[in-house]
Amino acid sequence: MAIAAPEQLNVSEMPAWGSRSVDCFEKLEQIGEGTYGQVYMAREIKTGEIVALKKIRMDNEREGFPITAIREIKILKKLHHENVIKLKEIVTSTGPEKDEQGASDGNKYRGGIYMVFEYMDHDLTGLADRPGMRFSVPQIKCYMRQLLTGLHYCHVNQVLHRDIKGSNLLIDNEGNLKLADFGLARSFSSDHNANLTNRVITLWYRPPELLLGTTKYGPAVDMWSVGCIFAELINGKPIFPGKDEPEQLNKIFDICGTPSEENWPGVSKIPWYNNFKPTRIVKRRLREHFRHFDRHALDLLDRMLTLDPSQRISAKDALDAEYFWTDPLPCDPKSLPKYESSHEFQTKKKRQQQRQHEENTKRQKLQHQQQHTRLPPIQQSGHAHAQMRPGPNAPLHGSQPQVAGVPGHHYSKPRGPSAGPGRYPPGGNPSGGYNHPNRGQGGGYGSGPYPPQGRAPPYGSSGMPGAGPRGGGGSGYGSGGPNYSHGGGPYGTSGAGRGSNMMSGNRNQQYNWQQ
Ligand SMILES: Nc1ncnc2c1ncn2[C@@H]1O[C@H](COP(=O)(O)OP(=O)(O)OP(=O)(O)O)[C@@H](O)[C@H]1O
Repeated sequence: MAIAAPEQLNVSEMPAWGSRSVDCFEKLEQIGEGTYGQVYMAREIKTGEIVALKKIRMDNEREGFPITAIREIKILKKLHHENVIKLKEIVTSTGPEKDEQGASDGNKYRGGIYMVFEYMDHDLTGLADRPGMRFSVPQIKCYMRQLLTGLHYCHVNQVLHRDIKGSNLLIDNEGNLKLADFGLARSFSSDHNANLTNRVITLWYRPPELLLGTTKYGPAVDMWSVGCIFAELINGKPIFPGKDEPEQLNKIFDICGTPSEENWPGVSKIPWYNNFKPTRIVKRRLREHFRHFDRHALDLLDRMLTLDPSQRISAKDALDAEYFWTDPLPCDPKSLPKYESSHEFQTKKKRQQQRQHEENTKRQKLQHQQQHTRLPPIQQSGHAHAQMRPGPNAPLHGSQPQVAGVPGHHYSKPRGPSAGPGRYPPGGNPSGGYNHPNRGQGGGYGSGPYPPQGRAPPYGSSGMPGAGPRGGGGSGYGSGGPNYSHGGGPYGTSGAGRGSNMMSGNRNQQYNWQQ
Protein backbone atom coordinates (compact mmCIF):
# COMPACT_ATOMS: atom_id res chain seq x y z
CA MET A 1 0.00 0.00 0.00
CA ALA A 2 1.33 3.43 -0.88
CA ILE A 3 2.08 5.54 2.14
CA ALA A 4 2.50 9.16 2.92
CA ALA A 5 5.23 11.02 4.65
CA PRO A 6 3.94 12.49 7.91
CA GLU A 7 4.07 16.03 6.57
CA GLN A 8 1.70 15.07 3.72
CA LEU A 9 -1.09 14.66 6.20
CA ASN A 10 -0.87 18.40 6.76
CA VAL A 11 -2.74 18.35 10.01
CA SER A 12 -2.22 22.08 10.32
CA GLU A 13 -4.93 22.46 7.68
CA MET A 14 -7.46 21.02 10.04
CA PRO A 15 -6.60 22.07 13.57
CA ALA A 16 -9.76 20.78 15.19
CA TRP A 17 -9.69 17.59 13.22
CA GLY A 18 -8.28 14.55 14.85
CA SER A 19 -8.41 16.18 18.26
CA ARG A 20 -11.41 14.18 19.44
CA SER A 21 -11.40 10.57 20.46
CA VAL A 22 -13.52 7.85 18.90
CA ASP A 23 -14.81 7.31 22.44
CA CYS A 24 -17.10 10.26 21.78
CA PHE A 25 -19.05 7.78 19.69
CA GLU A 26 -20.78 4.55 20.48
CA LYS A 27 -20.52 1.98 17.70
CA LEU A 28 -23.91 0.51 16.93
CA GLU A 29 -23.45 -1.84 14.01
CA GLN A 30 -21.00 -2.66 11.27
CA ILE A 31 -22.46 -1.50 7.95
CA GLY A 32 -19.56 -1.82 5.59
CA GLU A 33 -16.40 -3.72 5.01
CA GLY A 34 -14.32 -1.98 2.41
CA THR A 35 -10.95 -2.59 0.95
CA TYR A 36 -9.58 0.10 3.18
CA GLY A 37 -11.40 -0.54 6.44
CA GLN A 38 -14.64 -1.25 8.25
CA VAL A 39 -17.56 1.15 8.37
CA TYR A 40 -19.81 1.42 11.43
CA MET A 41 -23.06 3.09 12.20
CA ALA A 42 -22.41 5.01 15.41
CA ARG A 43 -24.03 7.49 17.75
CA GLU A 44 -22.31 10.59 19.04
CA ILE A 45 -22.76 10.24 22.77
CA LYS A 46 -23.12 13.95 23.53
CA THR A 47 -25.60 14.86 20.81
CA GLY A 48 -27.19 11.51 19.94
CA GLU A 49 -26.45 12.19 16.28
CA ILE A 50 -26.12 9.10 14.12
CA VAL A 51 -22.99 9.04 11.97
CA ALA A 52 -20.92 6.62 9.94
CA LEU A 53 -17.40 5.87 11.18
CA LYS A 54 -14.98 4.62 8.58
CA LYS A 55 -11.93 3.11 10.14
CA ILE A 56 -8.75 3.65 8.21
CA ARG A 57 -7.03 0.33 7.91
CA MET A 58 -3.46 0.49 9.06
CA ASP A 59 -2.56 -3.17 9.07
CA ASN A 60 1.08 -2.50 9.04
CA GLU A 61 1.93 0.23 11.47
CA ARG A 62 5.31 0.75 9.91
CA GLU A 63 3.71 1.64 6.58
CA GLY A 64 2.28 4.81 8.05
CA PHE A 65 -0.90 6.58 7.08
CA PRO A 66 -2.29 5.23 3.79
CA ILE A 67 -2.09 7.60 0.87
CA THR A 68 -5.59 6.61 -0.25
CA ALA A 69 -6.99 7.92 3.01
CA ILE A 70 -5.01 11.12 2.68
CA ARG A 71 -6.39 11.62 -0.83
CA GLU A 72 -9.91 10.89 0.33
CA ILE A 73 -9.65 13.37 3.21
CA LYS A 74 -8.02 16.09 1.12
CA ILE A 75 -10.54 15.78 -1.67
CA LEU A 76 -13.56 15.56 0.59
CA LYS A 77 -12.38 18.61 2.48
CA LYS A 78 -12.66 20.69 -0.65
CA LEU A 79 -15.94 19.27 -1.94
CA HIS A 80 -19.12 20.67 -0.46
CA HIS A 81 -22.25 19.65 -2.24
CA GLU A 82 -25.49 17.98 -1.31
CA ASN A 83 -24.79 15.11 -3.68
CA VAL A 84 -21.34 14.43 -2.24
CA ILE A 85 -20.96 12.73 1.12
CA LYS A 86 -19.95 15.08 3.91
CA LEU A 87 -16.85 14.31 5.90
CA LYS A 88 -17.55 15.78 9.31
CA GLU A 89 -14.30 15.20 11.14
CA ILE A 90 -11.48 12.82 11.87
CA VAL A 91 -11.28 11.11 15.25
CA THR A 92 -8.61 8.93 16.73
CA SER A 93 -8.23 6.22 19.27
CA THR A 94 -5.10 5.65 21.23
CA GLY A 95 -5.75 2.40 22.99
CA PRO A 96 -7.44 -0.92 22.36
CA GLU A 97 -10.81 -0.24 20.82
CA LYS A 98 -14.29 -1.42 21.48
CA ASP A 99 -16.42 -3.22 18.93
CA GLU A 100 -20.22 -2.94 18.50
CA GLN A 101 -20.74 -5.16 21.54
CA GLY A 102 -18.52 -2.96 23.63
CA ALA A 103 -15.86 -5.66 23.81
CA SER A 104 -12.23 -4.70 23.58
CA ASP A 105 -10.55 -5.37 20.26
CA GLY A 106 -7.60 -6.68 22.22
CA ASN A 107 -4.15 -5.67 21.21
CA LYS A 108 -4.68 -6.27 17.53
CA TYR A 109 -5.58 -2.73 16.62
CA ARG A 110 -3.85 -0.52 19.10
CA GLY A 111 -5.00 2.92 18.11
CA GLY A 112 -6.64 3.94 14.92
CA ILE A 113 -7.98 6.76 12.83
CA TYR A 114 -11.57 7.14 11.75
CA MET A 115 -13.34 9.35 9.29
CA VAL A 116 -16.69 10.56 10.58
CA PHE A 117 -19.33 10.91 7.88
CA GLU A 118 -22.94 11.92 7.86
CA TYR A 119 -24.92 8.69 8.04
CA MET A 120 -26.80 7.42 5.00
CA ASP A 121 -29.45 4.73 5.28
CA HIS A 122 -28.62 2.81 2.15
CA ASP A 123 -26.22 2.27 -0.65
CA LEU A 124 -27.69 1.74 -4.09
CA THR A 125 -26.53 -1.87 -4.30
CA GLY A 126 -28.01 -2.72 -0.92
CA LEU A 127 -31.24 -0.98 -1.84
CA ALA A 128 -31.53 -2.64 -5.25
CA ASP A 129 -30.85 -6.02 -3.67
CA ARG A 130 -33.86 -5.86 -1.41
CA PRO A 131 -36.21 -8.70 -2.26
CA GLY A 132 -38.89 -7.57 -4.70
CA MET A 133 -37.29 -4.15 -5.14
CA ARG A 134 -38.17 -2.44 -8.41
CA PHE A 135 -37.41 1.16 -9.06
CA SER A 136 -40.02 3.24 -10.87
CA VAL A 137 -39.03 5.40 -13.85
CA PRO A 138 -39.40 8.70 -11.92
CA GLN A 139 -37.29 7.16 -9.13
CA ILE A 140 -34.54 6.11 -11.56
CA LYS A 141 -34.61 9.58 -13.08
CA CYS A 142 -34.41 11.10 -9.62
CA TYR A 143 -31.36 9.03 -8.63
CA MET A 144 -29.67 9.50 -11.99
CA ARG A 145 -30.12 13.24 -11.88
CA GLN A 146 -28.61 13.44 -8.41
CA LEU A 147 -25.73 11.20 -9.41
CA LEU A 148 -25.01 13.38 -12.44
CA THR A 149 -25.35 16.59 -10.44
CA GLY A 150 -22.86 15.37 -7.82
CA LEU A 151 -20.50 14.14 -10.48
CA HIS A 152 -20.74 17.32 -12.51
CA TYR A 153 -19.81 19.22 -9.37
CA CYS A 154 -16.77 16.96 -8.86
CA HIS A 155 -15.69 17.35 -12.48
CA VAL A 156 -16.08 21.11 -12.42
CA ASN A 157 -13.86 21.05 -9.37
CA GLN A 158 -11.41 18.90 -11.30
CA VAL A 159 -11.90 15.76 -9.28
CA LEU A 160 -12.25 12.36 -10.90
CA HIS A 161 -14.09 9.88 -8.72
CA ARG A 162 -12.72 6.74 -10.40
CA ASP A 163 -14.86 4.24 -8.54
CA ILE A 164 -18.47 4.93 -9.43
CA LYS A 165 -20.51 1.85 -8.59
CA GLY A 166 -23.71 1.09 -6.71
CA SER A 167 -22.14 0.50 -3.32
CA ASN A 168 -20.49 3.92 -3.48
CA LEU A 169 -23.76 5.74 -4.12
CA LEU A 170 -25.35 6.38 -0.76
CA ILE A 171 -29.01 7.18 -0.31
CA ASP A 172 -30.83 8.47 2.73
CA ASN A 173 -34.45 8.10 3.68
CA GLU A 174 -35.13 11.59 2.34
CA GLY A 175 -34.31 10.21 -1.11
CA ASN A 176 -31.02 12.10 -1.34
CA LEU A 177 -28.23 10.39 -3.22
CA LYS A 178 -24.60 11.18 -2.44
CA LEU A 179 -21.36 10.12 -4.00
CA ALA A 180 -19.10 8.40 -1.49
CA ASP A 181 -15.79 6.60 -1.26
CA PHE A 182 -13.28 9.01 -2.69
CA GLY A 183 -10.43 6.62 -1.87
CA LEU A 184 -9.51 6.32 -5.54
CA ALA A 185 -10.41 9.87 -6.48
CA ARG A 186 -7.86 12.38 -7.61
CA SER A 187 -7.53 15.83 -9.03
CA PHE A 188 -6.96 16.16 -12.72
CA SER A 189 -5.76 18.86 -14.99
CA SER A 190 -8.02 19.73 -17.86
CA ASP A 191 -5.38 19.09 -20.53
CA HIS A 192 -5.31 15.42 -19.50
CA ASN A 193 -1.56 15.48 -19.88
CA ALA A 194 -0.62 13.83 -16.63
CA ASN A 195 -0.05 10.10 -16.59
CA LEU A 196 -2.57 8.46 -14.32
CA THR A 197 -2.94 4.84 -13.35
CA ASN A 198 -5.29 2.77 -15.45
CA ARG A 199 -5.91 0.28 -12.66
CA VAL A 200 -8.90 2.07 -11.29
CA ILE A 201 -12.67 1.60 -11.34
CA THR A 202 -14.30 -1.69 -10.44
CA LEU A 203 -14.08 -3.98 -13.46
CA TRP A 204 -17.75 -4.07 -14.49
CA TYR A 205 -17.87 -0.26 -14.55
CA ARG A 206 -14.47 0.29 -16.11
CA PRO A 207 -14.42 2.06 -19.50
CA PRO A 208 -12.77 0.63 -22.60
CA GLU A 209 -10.00 3.25 -22.68
CA LEU A 210 -8.73 2.12 -19.26
CA LEU A 211 -9.08 -1.53 -20.20
CA LEU A 212 -6.99 -0.74 -23.26
CA GLY A 213 -4.35 0.80 -21.04
CA THR A 214 -4.58 4.53 -21.49
CA THR A 215 -2.91 6.60 -18.80
CA LYS A 216 -4.22 9.92 -20.03
CA TYR A 217 -7.85 10.35 -19.27
CA GLY A 218 -10.42 12.64 -17.78
CA PRO A 219 -14.00 12.83 -16.51
CA ALA A 220 -15.23 10.61 -19.33
CA VAL A 221 -14.07 7.56 -17.34
CA ASP A 222 -16.64 8.32 -14.66
CA MET A 223 -19.34 8.83 -17.28
CA TRP A 224 -18.84 5.32 -18.60
CA SER A 225 -19.47 3.98 -15.09
CA VAL A 226 -22.57 6.17 -14.85
CA GLY A 227 -23.82 4.64 -18.12
CA CYS A 228 -23.33 1.14 -16.67
CA ILE A 229 -25.25 2.08 -13.52
CA PHE A 230 -28.01 3.72 -15.56
CA ALA A 231 -28.54 0.65 -17.74
CA GLU A 232 -28.35 -1.58 -14.66
CA LEU A 233 -31.05 0.41 -12.90
CA ILE A 234 -33.42 -0.02 -15.85
CA ASN A 235 -32.30 -3.51 -16.73
CA GLY A 236 -32.34 -4.91 -13.20
CA LYS A 237 -28.93 -6.52 -13.55
CA PRO A 238 -25.39 -5.53 -14.43
CA ILE A 239 -24.84 -5.15 -18.14
CA PHE A 240 -21.14 -5.99 -18.47
CA PRO A 241 -20.33 -8.59 -15.81
CA GLY A 242 -16.87 -9.59 -17.01
CA LYS A 243 -14.72 -12.06 -15.08
CA ASP A 244 -11.46 -10.48 -16.09
CA GLU A 245 -10.22 -7.66 -18.27
CA PRO A 246 -10.25 -9.49 -21.65
CA GLU A 247 -13.76 -10.77 -21.01
CA GLN A 248 -14.80 -7.32 -19.87
CA LEU A 249 -13.64 -5.84 -23.16
CA ASN A 250 -15.38 -8.59 -25.12
CA LYS A 251 -18.64 -7.93 -23.35
CA ILE A 252 -18.34 -4.23 -24.12
CA PHE A 253 -17.42 -4.81 -27.78
CA ASP A 254 -20.24 -7.28 -28.18
CA ILE A 255 -22.81 -4.56 -27.46
CA CYS A 256 -20.98 -1.33 -28.25
CA GLY A 257 -19.20 -2.64 -31.32
CA THR A 258 -15.49 -2.99 -31.88
CA PRO A 259 -13.36 0.14 -31.88
CA SER A 260 -11.70 1.38 -35.04
CA GLU A 261 -9.94 4.52 -36.21
CA GLU A 262 -13.26 5.52 -37.79
CA ASN A 263 -15.41 5.39 -34.67
CA TRP A 264 -12.60 6.19 -32.22
CA PRO A 265 -9.78 8.22 -33.76
CA GLY A 266 -6.50 7.41 -32.04
CA VAL A 267 -7.61 4.09 -30.57
CA SER A 268 -4.89 2.15 -32.33
CA LYS A 269 -2.28 4.18 -30.44
CA ILE A 270 -3.59 3.21 -27.01
CA PRO A 271 -0.92 1.07 -25.34
CA TRP A 272 -2.63 -2.30 -25.28
CA TYR A 273 -4.84 -1.92 -28.32
CA ASN A 274 -2.80 -4.44 -30.28
CA ASN A 275 -3.04 -7.00 -27.48
CA PHE A 276 -6.80 -6.79 -27.45
CA LYS A 277 -7.37 -5.95 -31.11
CA PRO A 278 -10.64 -7.60 -32.06
CA THR A 279 -10.21 -10.39 -34.58
CA ARG A 280 -13.53 -9.63 -36.25
CA ILE A 281 -15.51 -6.45 -36.62
CA VAL A 282 -18.67 -6.30 -34.54
CA LYS A 283 -21.29 -3.68 -35.31
CA ARG A 284 -22.64 -1.55 -32.50
CA ARG A 285 -25.98 -3.02 -31.45
CA LEU A 286 -26.62 -1.14 -28.21
CA ARG A 287 -29.94 0.22 -29.44
CA GLU A 288 -31.20 -3.22 -30.45
CA HIS A 289 -29.92 -4.83 -27.28
CA PHE A 290 -31.72 -2.33 -25.06
CA ARG A 291 -34.70 -1.83 -27.38
CA HIS A 292 -37.06 -2.29 -24.43
CA PHE A 293 -35.73 0.99 -22.93
CA ASP A 294 -37.75 4.09 -23.69
CA ARG A 295 -36.47 6.28 -26.50
CA HIS A 296 -35.02 9.06 -24.34
CA ALA A 297 -33.35 6.64 -21.96
CA LEU A 298 -31.81 4.89 -24.93
CA ASP A 299 -30.59 8.14 -26.48
CA LEU A 300 -28.89 9.08 -23.24
CA LEU A 301 -27.41 5.64 -22.64
CA ASP A 302 -26.06 5.58 -26.19
CA ARG A 303 -24.14 8.78 -25.48
CA MET A 304 -22.85 7.56 -22.13
CA LEU A 305 -21.65 4.23 -23.47
CA THR A 306 -19.80 5.76 -26.39
CA LEU A 307 -16.50 3.99 -26.95
CA ASP A 308 -14.50 7.10 -27.80
CA PRO A 309 -14.15 9.01 -24.53
CA SER A 310 -13.80 12.31 -26.35
CA GLN A 311 -17.29 11.84 -27.81
CA ARG A 312 -18.85 10.51 -24.62
CA ILE A 313 -21.45 12.78 -23.06
CA SER A 314 -20.36 14.90 -20.09
CA ALA A 315 -22.28 15.00 -16.80
CA LYS A 316 -23.40 18.51 -17.58
CA ASP A 317 -24.78 17.64 -21.01
CA ALA A 318 -26.37 14.48 -19.62
CA LEU A 319 -28.33 16.65 -17.19
CA ASP A 320 -29.68 18.49 -20.21
CA ALA A 321 -30.84 15.34 -21.94
CA GLU A 322 -34.48 15.09 -22.93
CA TYR A 323 -34.73 12.05 -20.67
CA PHE A 324 -34.85 14.31 -17.62
CA TRP A 325 -37.29 16.73 -19.19
CA THR A 326 -39.98 14.46 -20.54
CA ASP A 327 -42.78 12.63 -18.81
CA PRO A 328 -42.62 10.87 -16.48
CA LEU A 329 -40.45 13.51 -14.84
CA PRO A 330 -37.96 12.74 -12.08
CA CYS A 331 -39.76 12.52 -8.78
CA ASP A 332 -39.10 14.67 -5.75
CA PRO A 333 -36.56 12.76 -3.63
CA LYS A 334 -38.75 13.37 -0.58
CA SER A 335 -41.64 11.56 -2.22
CA LEU A 336 -39.67 8.32 -2.41
CA PRO A 337 -40.66 5.49 -0.13
CA LYS A 338 -38.66 5.03 3.07
CA TYR A 339 -37.01 1.66 3.47
CA GLU A 340 -35.38 -0.10 6.35
CA SER A 341 -31.66 0.53 6.14
CA SER A 342 -29.88 -1.56 3.52
CA HIS A 343 -26.18 -1.57 2.84
CA GLU A 344 -24.40 -3.94 0.50
CA PHE A 345 -22.51 -5.42 3.45
CA GLN A 346 -25.73 -6.21 5.30
CA THR A 347 -27.65 -7.58 2.31
CA LYS A 348 -24.66 -9.76 1.47
CA LYS A 349 -24.52 -10.96 5.06
CA LYS A 350 -28.25 -11.69 5.05
CA ARG A 351 -27.91 -13.60 1.80
CA GLN A 352 -25.04 -15.59 3.24
CA GLN A 353 -27.10 -16.41 6.33
CA GLN A 354 -30.00 -17.40 4.11
CA ARG A 355 -27.74 -19.66 2.04
CA GLN A 356 -26.30 -21.18 5.18
CA HIS A 357 -29.80 -21.78 6.47
CA GLU A 358 -30.88 -23.41 3.20
CA GLU A 359 -27.75 -25.54 3.19
CA ASN A 360 -28.38 -26.69 6.75
CA THR A 361 -32.01 -27.51 5.99
CA LYS A 362 -31.00 -29.54 2.94
CA ARG A 363 -28.27 -31.32 4.89
CA GLN A 364 -30.72 -32.19 7.64
CA LYS A 365 -33.24 -33.47 5.08
CA LEU A 366 -30.55 -35.55 3.46
CA GLN A 367 -29.46 -37.00 6.78
CA HIS A 368 -33.06 -37.72 7.61
CA GLN A 369 -33.59 -39.49 4.28
CA GLN A 370 -30.40 -41.46 4.69
CA GLN A 371 -31.41 -42.57 8.17
CA HIS A 372 -34.74 -43.74 6.86
CA THR A 373 -33.44 -45.50 3.77
CA ARG A 374 -30.67 -47.25 5.72
CA LEU A 375 -32.14 -50.64 6.34
CA PRO A 376 -31.24 -52.94 9.17
CA PRO A 377 -28.24 -55.13 8.27
CA ILE A 378 -30.30 -58.23 8.06
CA GLN A 379 -32.30 -56.80 5.20
CA GLN A 380 -29.38 -55.47 3.21
CA SER A 381 -29.33 -58.42 0.88
CA GLY A 382 -32.10 -59.17 -1.53
CA HIS A 383 -34.58 -56.46 -2.37
CA ALA A 384 -32.98 -53.87 -0.15
CA HIS A 385 -30.58 -53.06 -2.95
CA ALA A 386 -33.33 -52.00 -5.26
CA GLN A 387 -34.86 -49.83 -2.58
CA MET A 388 -31.63 -47.88 -2.20
CA ARG A 389 -31.34 -46.94 -5.81
CA PRO A 390 -32.05 -43.27 -5.94
CA GLY A 391 -35.18 -42.22 -7.68
CA PRO A 392 -35.10 -39.37 -10.16
CA ASN A 393 -35.58 -36.78 -7.47
CA ALA A 394 -33.49 -38.32 -4.76
CA PRO A 395 -30.16 -36.75 -3.96
CA LEU A 396 -27.23 -38.72 -5.18
CA HIS A 397 -25.68 -40.74 -2.45
CA GLY A 398 -22.84 -38.95 -0.84
CA SER A 399 -23.23 -35.84 -2.92
CA GLN A 400 -23.41 -32.49 -1.18
CA PRO A 401 -26.71 -30.75 -1.42
CA GLN A 402 -26.57 -28.27 -4.20
CA VAL A 403 -26.38 -24.79 -2.81
CA ALA A 404 -28.73 -22.39 -4.52
CA GLY A 405 -26.75 -20.60 -7.19
CA VAL A 406 -26.39 -17.16 -5.76
CA PRO A 407 -24.14 -15.28 -8.08
CA GLY A 408 -21.13 -13.59 -6.61
CA HIS A 409 -21.99 -10.07 -5.74
CA HIS A 410 -22.19 -7.81 -8.74
CA TYR A 411 -19.81 -5.33 -7.30
CA SER A 412 -16.58 -7.18 -7.21
CA LYS A 413 -13.60 -5.15 -6.22
CA PRO A 414 -10.69 -5.33 -8.55
CA ARG A 415 -9.76 -1.87 -7.49
CA GLY A 416 -6.66 0.05 -6.96
CA PRO A 417 -3.24 -0.69 -8.26
CA SER A 418 -3.48 -4.34 -7.35
CA ALA A 419 -6.89 -4.67 -8.85
CA GLY A 420 -6.33 -6.41 -12.12
CA PRO A 421 -5.33 -10.01 -12.46
CA GLY A 422 -2.01 -8.88 -13.81
CA ARG A 423 -2.68 -9.98 -17.38
CA TYR A 424 -1.91 -6.68 -18.89
CA PRO A 425 1.30 -6.08 -20.62
CA PRO A 426 3.48 -3.57 -18.84
CA GLY A 427 2.95 0.13 -19.64
CA GLY A 428 3.65 1.54 -23.03
CA ASN A 429 2.79 4.35 -25.30
CA PRO A 430 0.70 6.62 -23.18
CA SER A 431 -1.06 8.39 -25.97
CA GLY A 432 -4.76 7.86 -25.82
CA GLY A 433 -7.55 8.71 -28.17
CA TYR A 434 -8.46 11.98 -26.60
CA ASN A 435 -9.01 15.12 -28.56
CA HIS A 436 -8.04 17.36 -25.76
CA PRO A 437 -8.12 20.90 -26.88
CA ASN A 438 -11.36 22.47 -27.87
CA ARG A 439 -13.32 19.50 -28.91
CA GLY A 440 -16.00 21.79 -30.06
CA GLN A 441 -19.60 20.72 -30.35
CA GLY A 442 -21.29 17.78 -28.79
CA GLY A 443 -21.28 16.24 -25.44
CA GLY A 444 -17.73 15.00 -25.27
CA TYR A 445 -14.99 16.40 -23.15
CA GLY A 446 -12.95 19.34 -24.17
CA SER A 447 -9.87 20.35 -22.35
CA GLY A 448 -11.12 23.60 -21.03
CA PRO A 449 -13.51 24.27 -18.25
CA TYR A 450 -17.14 23.51 -18.79
CA PRO A 451 -18.89 25.95 -21.03
CA PRO A 452 -20.36 28.73 -19.00
CA GLN A 453 -23.80 28.42 -20.57
CA GLY A 454 -26.02 25.47 -20.22
CA ARG A 455 -29.37 24.30 -19.06
CA ALA A 456 -29.61 23.87 -15.39
CA PRO A 457 -30.89 20.53 -14.26
CA PRO A 458 -34.64 20.27 -14.09
CA TYR A 459 -35.19 20.43 -10.42
CA GLY A 460 -35.97 22.71 -7.67
CA SER A 461 -33.51 23.85 -5.13
CA SER A 462 -34.40 21.31 -2.52
CA GLY A 463 -31.81 18.67 -2.08
CA MET A 464 -29.96 19.98 -5.05
CA PRO A 465 -27.28 22.49 -5.67
CA GLY A 466 -29.50 25.35 -4.71
CA ALA A 467 -29.73 24.18 -1.16
CA GLY A 468 -27.11 23.66 1.46
CA PRO A 469 -24.13 25.82 2.07
CA ARG A 470 -24.40 27.48 -1.29
CA GLY A 471 -27.69 29.13 -0.87
CA GLY A 472 -31.13 28.50 -2.24
CA GLY A 473 -33.69 26.55 -0.35
CA GLY A 474 -37.24 25.44 -0.35
CA SER A 475 -38.60 22.66 -2.40
CA GLY A 476 -39.23 23.34 -6.03
CA TYR A 477 -41.34 20.27 -6.50
CA GLY A 478 -44.95 20.26 -7.37
CA SER A 479 -45.08 23.98 -7.36
CA GLY A 480 -45.13 24.66 -11.09
CA GLY A 481 -43.27 27.31 -12.95
CA PRO A 482 -39.57 28.00 -12.90
CA ASN A 483 -38.39 26.93 -9.54
CA TYR A 484 -34.74 27.41 -9.05
CA SER A 485 -34.05 30.89 -10.12
CA HIS A 486 -33.47 32.02 -6.59
CA GLY A 487 -31.13 34.90 -6.33
CA GLY A 488 -27.91 33.70 -4.84
CA GLY A 489 -28.59 30.10 -5.82
CA PRO A 490 -25.82 28.33 -7.59
CA TYR A 491 -27.56 28.24 -10.91
CA GLY A 492 -27.77 31.92 -11.41
CA THR A 493 -30.90 33.89 -11.73
CA SER A 494 -31.84 34.51 -15.29
CA GLY A 495 -33.16 32.67 -18.27
CA ALA A 496 -36.38 31.37 -19.66
CA GLY A 497 -38.52 29.03 -17.68
CA ARG A 498 -39.60 25.60 -18.76
CA GLY A 499 -43.29 26.09 -18.72
CA SER A 500 -45.68 24.85 -16.20
CA ASN A 501 -44.80 21.30 -15.41
CA MET A 502 -43.73 20.59 -11.90
CA MET A 503 -40.13 20.04 -12.82
CA SER A 504 -39.98 23.13 -14.85
CA GLY A 505 -37.11 25.45 -14.56
CA ASN A 506 -34.62 27.35 -16.53
CA ARG A 507 -32.51 25.22 -18.77
CA ASN A 508 -30.24 28.07 -19.75
CA GLN A 509 -28.86 29.12 -16.48
CA GLN A 510 -25.26 29.29 -15.63
CA TYR A 511 -23.49 26.79 -13.47
CA ASN A 512 -21.59 29.03 -11.20
CA TRP A 513 -19.94 26.79 -8.72
CA GLN A 514 -16.76 26.63 -10.71
CA GLN A 515 -13.90 27.59 -8.55
N1 LIG B 1 -21.60 7.70 5.30
C1 LIG B 1 -22.05 6.46 5.22
N2 LIG B 1 -23.27 6.14 5.68
C2 LIG B 1 -23.74 4.89 5.62
N3 LIG B 1 -23.05 3.86 5.10
C3 LIG B 1 -21.83 4.10 4.62
C4 LIG B 1 -21.25 5.40 4.66
N4 LIG B 1 -20.02 5.33 4.11
C5 LIG B 1 -19.86 4.06 3.74
N5 LIG B 1 -20.91 3.30 4.04
C6 LIG B 1 -21.11 1.87 3.78
O1 LIG B 1 -19.87 1.21 3.84
C7 LIG B 1 -19.55 0.65 2.56
C8 LIG B 1 -18.06 0.75 2.33
O2 LIG B 1 -17.69 2.11 2.39
P1 LIG B 1 -16.58 2.73 1.45
O3 LIG B 1 -16.91 2.37 0.04
O4 LIG B 1 -16.42 4.16 1.76
O5 LIG B 1 -15.31 1.92 1.95
P2 LIG B 1 -14.13 1.31 1.12
O6 LIG B 1 -13.22 0.72 2.10
O7 LIG B 1 -13.54 2.30 0.21
O8 LIG B 1 -14.96 0.21 0.31
P3 LIG B 1 -14.84 -0.43 -1.12
O9 LIG B 1 -13.59 -1.20 -1.14
O10 LIG B 1 -16.07 -1.31 -1.22
O11 LIG B 1 -14.92 0.65 -2.14
C9 LIG B 1 -20.42 1.39 1.57
O12 LIG B 1 -20.71 0.59 0.43
C10 LIG B 1 -21.67 1.69 2.38
O13 LIG B 1 -22.56 0.60 2.37
